[in-house]
Amino acid sequence: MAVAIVVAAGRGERLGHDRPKALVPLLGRPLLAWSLEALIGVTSLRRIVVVLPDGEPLPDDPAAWGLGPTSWTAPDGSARVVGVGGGRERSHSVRAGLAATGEGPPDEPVLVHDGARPLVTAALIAACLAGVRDGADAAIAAAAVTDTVKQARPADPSGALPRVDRTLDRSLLWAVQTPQVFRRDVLARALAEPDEVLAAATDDASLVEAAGGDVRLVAAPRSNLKVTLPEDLRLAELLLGDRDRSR
Ligand SMILES: Nc1ccn([C@@H]2O[C@H](COP(=O)(O)OP(=O)(O)OP(=O)(O)O)[C@@H](O)[C@H]2O)c(=O)n1
Ligand SMILES: C[C@](O)(CO)[C@H](O)COP(=O)(O)O
Repeated sequence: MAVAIVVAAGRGERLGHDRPKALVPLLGRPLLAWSLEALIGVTSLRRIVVVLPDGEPLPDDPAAWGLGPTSWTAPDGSARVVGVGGGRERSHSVRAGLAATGEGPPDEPVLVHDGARPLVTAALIAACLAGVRDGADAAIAAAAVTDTVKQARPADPSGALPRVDRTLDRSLLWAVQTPQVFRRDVLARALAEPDEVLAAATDDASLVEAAGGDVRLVAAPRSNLKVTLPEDLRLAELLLGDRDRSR
């Protein structure tokens, strides 16, 4: 068995909507509901913690988010999906989510997913869960880079265009996504770092890498995009629409 943490407590400033990003409508239900539905369908996830903006509770009725009536409940009638308030930065929200998963064995897989990634599939979730094996401390979704990537000098305060320093070897580069799955003891140790260390981490795997952890990459499609900017919301609508039409 395993547990999942869906981080959805961000403000969504780059999206610029009138409400927290997780609750922005996408094809008739909150953005968050799409990935939450995919996770709920993975029966090996015994508990799913949804990390929400303060003051945004998990609705009593899943139908409020366009989800089935038993979505919050385990087969034995216990609460399987629970809500918790987030923190100042993403990693702080992950820490709050981990605390809300309760106790578990040190080698229990803990899956962390961005609620801002609505196109995650059951297959990718399963592949990331399966990736924490053979001594790996973590397994994270990532897409091969298809553009040429260059490293530039810091932007010049004069407003001059940034100057290229070097072209990076694209064959060694990956665009990292979520899910990111960790051994429970490894993630707990990583999240025990000081607040400012967590605040500087843009993903959880980087905290594990900094501690010398063995982090493996799971090939993921570019369609597992993160809704960050307004055009990403339109892309997600188109991709979800295509997926529904192909079923
Ligand atoms: N304090 C935070 C910040 C982010 N997140 C979550 O982490 C994921 C990735 O973060 P991002 O896309 O940056 O979301 P926001 O922080 O909301 O976006 P912005 O930076 O544009 O405000 C999102 O699902 C977001 O809700 C979170 O749970 N708690
Ligand atoms: C965790 C993540 O989605 C991996 O690509 C990404 O780092 C989140 O970045 P954000 O700025 O918090 O959206």
